[in-house]
Amino acid sequence: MSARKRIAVIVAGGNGTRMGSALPKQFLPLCGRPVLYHTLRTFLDAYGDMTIVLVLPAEHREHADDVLKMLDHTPRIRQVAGGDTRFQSVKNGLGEIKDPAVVFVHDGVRPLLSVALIHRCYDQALTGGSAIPVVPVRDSIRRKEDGRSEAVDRDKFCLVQTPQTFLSEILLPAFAQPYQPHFTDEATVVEAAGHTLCLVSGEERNIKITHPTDLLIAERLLATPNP
Ligand SMILES: Nc1ccn([C@@H]2O[C@H](COP(=O)(O)OP(=O)(O)OP(=O)(O)O)[C@@H](O)[C@H]2O)c(=O)n1
Ligand SMILES: C[C@](O)(CO)[C@H](O)COP(=O)(O)O
Repeated sequence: MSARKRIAVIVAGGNGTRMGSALPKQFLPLCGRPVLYHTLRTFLDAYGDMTIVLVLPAEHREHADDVLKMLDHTPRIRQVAGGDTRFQSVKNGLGEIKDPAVVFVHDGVRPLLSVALIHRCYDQALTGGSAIPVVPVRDSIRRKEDGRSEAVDRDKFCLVQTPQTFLSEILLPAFAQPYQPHFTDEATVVEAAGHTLCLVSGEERNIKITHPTDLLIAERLLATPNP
């Protein structure tokens, strides 16, 4: 397939309940700039023609404006209001996409991804329709059932990251489905629409900032060059 428009839907519409801070985690400082700034900077740097649909909590517009000011208010970023669930926030963002494109859906709170990962996802989605970044499980795993537990083979599992990347003709119709509680990411939505997914190698550094310790780890990682 020949090259396509590239559009990133960056979801930053959550409240960050697990982080427990008054300010949602996407606006907290990470090495002196908001978490969301780092995420947007990497997507803008990945391709000169990348455009971004930025999904934000309606009640934090002034914090979003601060981030956009640091990026010189680039016309490559459009803002959209978030919804009550991540699924609804993604859906609101996808509503802005009118032309055929390769669409990256990424958590605003995964600020450590690399340009190389974005390129890998683009190339795989262009040839295979989708690209879901995954990393191996580090720890042993046990399945809990009926008050007992049993060891399972960790090699049969992987951890799923973003940017989850798709051809728009696959992703947009999938999001016409009614919401289901197991729709925690785009992969589950597209799979429920009957598609088989293509996995790509994710990155150990591409952590999601979920709890306060993740922010400490991210500070350290950002200060360390990506090998
Ligand atoms: N209604 C929502 C919920 C989440 N997100 C975004 O989805 C990403 C991953 O979600 P998560 O880490 O769960 O963020 P929060 O929902 O903010 O956190 P928590 O679940 O702890 O409240 C974040 O960038 C978050 O801003 C969103 O855009 N809209
Ligand atoms: C999309 C995601 O980041 C992939 O790992 C994850 O599913 C988000 O889950 P959360 O429950 O919103 O933390």
